[in-house]
Amino acid sequence: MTAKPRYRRVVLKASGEALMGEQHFGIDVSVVDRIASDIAEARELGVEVGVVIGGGNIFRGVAVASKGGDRVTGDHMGMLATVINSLALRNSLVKIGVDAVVLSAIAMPELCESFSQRQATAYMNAGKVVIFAGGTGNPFFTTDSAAALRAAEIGADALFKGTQVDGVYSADPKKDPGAVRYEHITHAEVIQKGLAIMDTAAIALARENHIPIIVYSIHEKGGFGEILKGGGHCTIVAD
Ligand SMILES: Nc1ncnc2c1ncn2[C@@H]1O[C@H](COP(=O)(O)OP(=O)(O)OP(=O)(O)O)[C@@H](O)[C@H]1O
Ligand SMILES: O=c1ccn([C@@H]2O[C@H](COP(=O)(O)O)[C@@H](O)[C@H]2O)c(=O)[nH]1
Repeated sequence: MTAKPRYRRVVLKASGEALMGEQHFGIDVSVVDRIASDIAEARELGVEVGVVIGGGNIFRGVAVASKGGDRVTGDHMGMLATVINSLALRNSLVKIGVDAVVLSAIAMPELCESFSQRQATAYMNAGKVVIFAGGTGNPFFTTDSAAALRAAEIGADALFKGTQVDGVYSADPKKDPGAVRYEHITHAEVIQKGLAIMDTAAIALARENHIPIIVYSIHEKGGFGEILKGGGHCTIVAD
């Protein structure tokens, strides 16, 4: 018999950058397929899953702003990038028989439905994987904030951040080889210590809504399921 999963309903924030695989830009379908298989495993455990995907493999608004362009236009481009990634994930999920729907914060009815809290909750109750595209729909935010916002809106028990590293460290482990990984840390400590694993707005929103954040490596096949089963390799951010 399979053990009861640790959480009933979660939001997974999947790294956009990870979707590039070995490429320098864009989408490696084999990576998206692998992430889809991890989500399928979570569904088999009975966990309701919402997903937010970043857009860093395609575009970030700051790239425009850093060259003197209009930040808001850049952010619009970044949000569109998240829609492309969301459609790719839906495709990979449907291919393996997982019922999935994309709800976008920016209306584009020819491509997908628009987000509403009520519709998202109804789909999740019905067992569909709901992919939240278009970030928050507002410039000057990130998909981390979108993930924390959607987690609060749909009453998620936890926010999973599947990223390029396997947890929260005392400093960026890609820059500081001496950085030490935390097993547990509070939301307040992450903010106070200025640990840049997620943007502060996202951590603060999760904290206010008592949502734990689980940071793990999206590259670890089966890692999502292992954590849901009560094991796995991650940092738990909780008060
Ligand atoms: N204290 C820290 N602990 C862990 N990682 C950190 C820390 N500070 C900075 N980082 C860096 O933050 C990165 C995650 O940032 P970010 O959310 O921008 O990436 P991502 O998950 O790939 O998202 P995106 O969807 O935007 O591509 C990690 O890959 C890591 O290098
Ligand atoms: O609510 C949001 C979410 C995202 N953006 C823009 O999209 C890109 C890609 O998202 P990442 O979180 O960086 O992966 C982001 O850089 C912003 O430009 C946004 O404007 N609003």
